[in-house]
Amino acid sequence: MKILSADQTRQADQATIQAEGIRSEELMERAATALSSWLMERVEPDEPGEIHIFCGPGNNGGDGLVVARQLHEAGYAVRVWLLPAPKHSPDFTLNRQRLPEELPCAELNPQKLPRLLPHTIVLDALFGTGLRRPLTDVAASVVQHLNKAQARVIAVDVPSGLYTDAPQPADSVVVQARYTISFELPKLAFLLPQNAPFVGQWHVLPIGLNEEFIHTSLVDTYYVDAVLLAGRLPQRPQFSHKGTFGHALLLAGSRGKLGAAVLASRACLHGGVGLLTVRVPAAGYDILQISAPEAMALTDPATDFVTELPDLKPYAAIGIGPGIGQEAATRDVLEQLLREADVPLVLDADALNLLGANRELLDLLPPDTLLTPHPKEFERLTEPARDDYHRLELLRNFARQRRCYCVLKGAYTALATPDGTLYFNSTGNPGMATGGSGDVLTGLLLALRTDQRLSPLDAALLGLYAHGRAGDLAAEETGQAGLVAGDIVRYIGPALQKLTTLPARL
Ligand SMILES: NC(=O)C1=CN([C@@H]2O[C@H](COP(=O)(O)OP(=O)(O)OC[C@H]3O[C@@H](n4cnc5c(N)ncnc54)[C@H](OP(=O)(O)O)[C@@H]3O)[C@@H](O)[C@H]2O)[C@@H](O)CC1
Ligand SMILES: Nc1ncnc2c1ncn2[C@@H]1O[C@H](COP(=O)(O)OP(=O)(O)O)[C@@H](O)[C@H]1O
Ligand SMILES: [K+]
Repeated sequence: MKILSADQTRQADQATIQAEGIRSEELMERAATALSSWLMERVEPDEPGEIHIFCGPGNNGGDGLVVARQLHEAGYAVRVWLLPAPKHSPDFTLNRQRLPEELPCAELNPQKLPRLLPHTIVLDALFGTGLRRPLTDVAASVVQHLNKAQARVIAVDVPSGLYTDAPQPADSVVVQARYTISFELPKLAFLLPQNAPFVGQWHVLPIGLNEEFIHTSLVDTYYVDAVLLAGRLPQRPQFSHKGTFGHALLLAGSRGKLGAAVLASRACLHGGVGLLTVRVPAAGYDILQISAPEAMALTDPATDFVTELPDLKPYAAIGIGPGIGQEAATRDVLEQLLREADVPLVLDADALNLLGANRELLDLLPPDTLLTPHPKEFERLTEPARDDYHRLELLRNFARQRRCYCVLKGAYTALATPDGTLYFNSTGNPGMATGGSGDVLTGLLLALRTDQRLSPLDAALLGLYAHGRAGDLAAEETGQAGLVAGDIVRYIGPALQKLTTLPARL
């Protein structure tokens, strides 16, 4: 899915209205109908108490008015509160007139704001994508009032006060919603950790915005779902042999962190690699052979950490980093690898920390190298970010400048490409916030980079998506708290299988 800017979202509305020859109020009716259905599936009409709908002066408020009318007609008890404003949008005014007389509707008085009981359902339809400046005066008081009450707030399209595609001034007043129900496409703001307290759980409801407009819109940000990946992971050919999928080399592990090497190895094997050789310190020999017998162990002369780079000739791709430590000799191995390798590289964990501590090595990164830092590792490679938007800019700039594919791990892991495009992954769950999950990702990405049939972009996108999907499948079995990184490995196969069978786009 594409992520549109606030301006593009408005243009998409207009394009839909024009292409279908409908009036804007009809599109509003469509959006509100989707939202009303969502609500009616979750709330019984006889639930005690009224649903309070807070409406602003624009089309977001208009949505709220339509939902109020529809819920009222369906037998729900609703009460509408209007934000005092000097002017209103035409569709607001129209739907204000369409409100049945018996439906309670009053203007908000900042001196006497409505008392909301805990668990009262509140619909926040104050402001949506038309917000241009931080909330002040009555609007700010109303939002602060909503936030203080322990009501169940459902934001219409966007939590009021939140910009959808840009940072806002610190201490801005923003609705803290439990749910945000948005239309057609997710908004960038929903994907950033700093906005989680406002957005809550978000859902996107289709409202049939013009596909042609969306298709031709130029964007530099995508949300990666199964549809975007359809047809990108080819089947294994009937007459394939292990050479078809390539031979990978993984350099990983040091004393006390050999588990990272094992997890990455097992993930690489389950990721479909043809052959895997693992460079571990000598102390890792038995551990690796027993826990990943399908991999070949190529032990280092040193006992506790990796000190020598093996001959690179046999390998189609090379991964380095999980649990490898930051000894000086290991740093030198990394430097030699960066100088000598002419196959795809995947760099993770301590390989990234070594790069951060020895920035001169960044100049040696071969083009199309894939790096997988979490935010702390990324900061070591670049600089502390002011906020999540700034971090995304740093990520784009890093990938452009270094001509690499750089991942920023977390919920909605982001991938930046050498041309500065951003892709947000849609799979995964908080159960994956556990030691070793990142090592699993590295192993899987290495397998996919070893498969010469995949472009660097497709390998990265498929790997991130399948890793999260494997985590989701694992959590269904173990629960989120019970999930450990090894569980993700067991579900890599099913996650990849699902992607393989997605129908290709024409
Ligand atoms: N277009 C369509 O067909 C569809 C649109 N849809 C819905 O419309 C929403 C977008 O509607 P919108 O563009 O009318 O903007 P909206 O968010 O209601 O706010 C604008 C109003 O607020 C005012 N205002 C702004 N900032 C303010 C502030 N800080 N403090 C005080 N006032 C402030 C601003 O005043 P102004 O800036 O002009 O002075 C203006 O009056 C979108 O999120 C979705 O819910 C759906 O129905 C699908 C079909
Ligand atoms: N809340 C979350 N939602 C989705 N994925 C998550 C979440 N927390 C962590 N993950 C995923 O788990 C992995 C954690 O990687 P990392 O921080 O490197 O862990 P480790 O170093 O312990 O292996 C990343 O792929 C990240 O995207
Ligand atoms: K809103």
